[in-house]
Amino acid sequence: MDPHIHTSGLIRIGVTSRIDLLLRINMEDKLSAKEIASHRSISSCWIVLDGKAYDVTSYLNEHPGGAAILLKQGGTDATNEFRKIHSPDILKYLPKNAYLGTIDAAARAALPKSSAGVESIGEAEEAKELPHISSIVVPNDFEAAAKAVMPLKSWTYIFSSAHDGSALRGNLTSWGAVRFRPRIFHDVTTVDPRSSILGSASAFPFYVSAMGQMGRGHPAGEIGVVRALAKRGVHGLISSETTATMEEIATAFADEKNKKRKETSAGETEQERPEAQLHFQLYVPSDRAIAVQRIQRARATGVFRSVWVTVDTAVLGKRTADRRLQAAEALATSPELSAHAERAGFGLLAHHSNSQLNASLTWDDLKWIKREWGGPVVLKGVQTAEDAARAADLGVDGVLLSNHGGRQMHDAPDALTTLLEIRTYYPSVLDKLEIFLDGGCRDGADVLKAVSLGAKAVGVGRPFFYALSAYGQKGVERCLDIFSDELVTGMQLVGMKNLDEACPERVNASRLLNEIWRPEKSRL
Ligand code: HEM
Ligand SMILES: Cc1cc2nc3c(=O)[nH]c(=O)nc-3n(C[C@H](O)[C@H](O)[C@H](O)COP(=O)(O)O)c2cc1C
Repeated sequence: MDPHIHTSGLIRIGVTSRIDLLLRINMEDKLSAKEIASHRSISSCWIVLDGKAYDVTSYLNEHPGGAAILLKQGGTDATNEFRKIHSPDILKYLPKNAYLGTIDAAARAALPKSSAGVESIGEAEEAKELPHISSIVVPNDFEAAAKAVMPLKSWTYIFSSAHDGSALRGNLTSWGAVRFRPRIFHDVTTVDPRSSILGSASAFPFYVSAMGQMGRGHPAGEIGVVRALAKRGVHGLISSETTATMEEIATAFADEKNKKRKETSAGETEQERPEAQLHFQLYVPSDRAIAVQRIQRARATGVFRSVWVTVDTAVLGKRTADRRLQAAEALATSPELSAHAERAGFGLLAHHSNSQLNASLTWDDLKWIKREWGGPVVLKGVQTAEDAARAADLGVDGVLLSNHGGRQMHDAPDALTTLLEIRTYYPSVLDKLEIFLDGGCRDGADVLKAVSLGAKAVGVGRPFFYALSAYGQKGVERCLDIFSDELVTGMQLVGMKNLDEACPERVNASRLLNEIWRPEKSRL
């Protein structure tokens, strides 16, 4: 645990003594339901997950989801609530001595089942009816639909951004600052939006961005997303912090792709009808052994075409709305947690514990990451032309210009501006690696702006999470259809028959160009 995070003096949550723990481990087979159920306080909190009992007392204070939500599971079988949010892989972040032992089936059956999970935190603001899916016509419509039916805490997790939201607002408005220059008298009866991403054919030059914990939106979680991707032939970037395990995700994806292949008319090649592909997003944890294991597991699934290393999360950004909710939750749970609420209010707790992230990563770490993966590597979260140029020099296969959806540095540049900066100062980068963009794209036609300026593809995040949360897999499929329909219509309206015709003259980016960084004269 990071010493900066452990703020002594704010709150001391009692820790079961080591001797007591050792005794309990020896008594493993004697852990009774009654005994477990009695540990549900701030001074001793036990939970059962998949038939195994854990003492989470010392972790209450460290849990990035807050102490209150864990405390509510105290003394119960929390498996169901836990699996709505976390994959079992997350248990590696528990202190080693937290494991108490397995419990037998009879004890497990006798335990109270927790129902006080994340759904119980904040009802949807006004419980409205979910609009019929046919009334969802633009990607932004999913946001309101999701808000109507989602618990406030889960909705906030998706919606929230850093500090006062300035980077998120910048992302959203940047796309409108670039205008098309539509050309006339081209036969656009049919247009061809096919592209490729890191050497794999792609039906469209967009993909679904990496988002963690998608089970918080809908029980279908990441499985619903990858099935929808496989059905529609679209690429997706899968987070390393998922609700389902990466093996479950890979199996569902392969299964849906097989079904799709059987339906596809014989004789059509991969180039003619591109299949969906998955890529793996990697948060590099501070423990290298865990990172290596993660890379090896991703490779073993056989479904991931590349690894995208997230580089904009040395530490976690200040997610204001989540922190307010976490503090309110702690205050409402028990007076004992008020000190914890103070801590959450300062924002020391948030989505990731420090062991999940690694503030000491440097360019040198790329060597072992590339070696372990052995395939294409992309840096996710590049925000300056200089860093893009350095990545190109080091032989990285791609950079994703991104400010993490405005969730990290709140006054960070939007991706289009960074792309223009690269075009201005290091144009050769465009020939050396593939450039991807994400952040605030809410219109399929906007994807054409980025492609015209030299990007390979655009990632889209929140609209897909909202779509999943409101309508499950069906919502993700509809969101993919909306994006692809807008893209194709956009190509027709600007007179672009295929993506080879995309070039800088297709857009007027003068307004954003005015805003790009300029070196001070004395530094030239
Ligand atoms: C006991 C083992 C647990 C561990 C090691 C653990 C660990 C973590 C970690 C590392 C995060 C950061 C986000 C992520 O990477 O996914 C997190 C977030 C979260 N956890 Fe847990 N967790 C545990 C149990 C639970 C349980 C039992 C619940 C509730 C049923 C829960 C609810 C949450 C929520 C709601 C968040 C997100 C908070 C937010 O950002 O809004 N966790 N947890
Ligand atoms: C709810 C949510 C969870 C996210 N989780 C991750 C993650 O696990 N890993 C990661 O690299 N980026 C993550 N991101 C950032 C996205 O990959 C992407 O950069 C961003 O969402 C793009 O902006 P947009 O949502 O405006 O389209 C997350 C974003 C959101 C909204």
